[in-house]
Amino acid sequence: GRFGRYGGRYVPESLVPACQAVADEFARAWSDPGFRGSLAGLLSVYAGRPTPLTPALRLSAELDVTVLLKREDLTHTGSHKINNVMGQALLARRMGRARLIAETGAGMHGVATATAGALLGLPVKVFMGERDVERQAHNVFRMRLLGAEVVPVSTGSRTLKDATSEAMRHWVADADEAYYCVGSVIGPHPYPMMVREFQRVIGDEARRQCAAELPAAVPDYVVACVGGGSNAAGTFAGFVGTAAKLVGVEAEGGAGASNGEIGVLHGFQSLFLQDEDGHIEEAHSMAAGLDYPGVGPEHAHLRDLGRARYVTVSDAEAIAAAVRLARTEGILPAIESAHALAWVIRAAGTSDLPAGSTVLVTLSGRGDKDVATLMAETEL
Ligand SMILES: CC/C=C(/N=C/c1c(COP(=O)(O)O)cnc(C)c1O)C(=O)O
Repeated sequence: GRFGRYGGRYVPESLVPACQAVADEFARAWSDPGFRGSLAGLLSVYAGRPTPLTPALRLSAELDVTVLLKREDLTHTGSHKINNVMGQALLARRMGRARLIAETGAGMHGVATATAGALLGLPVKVFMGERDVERQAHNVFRMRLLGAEVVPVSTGSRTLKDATSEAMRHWVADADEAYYCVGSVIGPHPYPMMVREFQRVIGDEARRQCAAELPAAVPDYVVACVGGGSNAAGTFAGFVGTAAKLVGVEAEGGAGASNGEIGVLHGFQSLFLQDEDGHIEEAHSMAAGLDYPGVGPEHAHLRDLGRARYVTVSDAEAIAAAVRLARTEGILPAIESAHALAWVIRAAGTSDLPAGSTVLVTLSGRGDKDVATLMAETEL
């Protein structure tokens, strides 16, 4: 359960059996054609896969780079989170678990988990920082409409880090009956590897679409935003064996890969924002889904290997990118996804992203949840 020196399983003794049970069941399920077929079937007839690879023609002309958008915003519930939740919910049912618990920041993972719970008839409890309950109210309403219980978390920074801590505490107390549905490539082994496997459908589809549509078969750059890192890990998985340059874009205020140091949190060793005593510091991002002080262990390893590059963009750059995509392509992205596009806009025409390059950008989600924020930040 390691990615180089990162990853592992740093959990209380009482969680070891629960983590091992998930690891054992995943290993069996992932090599079971029946499980793989059920998952692929649901992703097709329920989640709406495959998602398109949309050429952004007007934006490409303006930037003088060829921008291809991998449209995870077009999945059911509106983000890549459904890919991971479908897999974990089927696994939970296969394990005979009675209910699902989850953490959420932007609310997209919470909505996806509530959706799977409604589909499979499993009760769902979602832990969400009070700050995020306020700034992603659209998704709180959706979770409750879908039948989930949303538990506001009032500790710490009242955002994703605190919701994750609370969800893990709750899992310790209910490990026999509850299944912890982790929303990103974080957490104790097997979660970072398992979530990447559930999300690699993004990269595997995109690889095939590029092979069919691009003369070079592979884009020059593959770019995705990085909170915990699951949409990026899934996208990168389709290209890691190619010459494509991989770029992970973090929020300036929540950049574990770019600004973190090795540490342990939420059951795994990775790169985290921390003070010299190893106390994990608070992240500050307007994007609730990127507002996390660490990064998944696979990204820490890819950074050390030099196989992927990690950069940061500011809130302002992300807002500008979201509005620009809306007005040049008619697509309103989630503010998290807009971070990936913001780097493409900044870098286009420079040595970081030379004119004439082809760049695939994963649009991890749609921006319905962010319209209030974007309206407040944009004189219309
Ligand atoms: C699991 C906590 C993260 C959440 N969302 C993260 C997120 C992210 C960042 O998560 P990763 O892909 O795991 O880095 C990117 N795009 C959208 C649309 C997101 O909602 C959530 O709760 O919805």
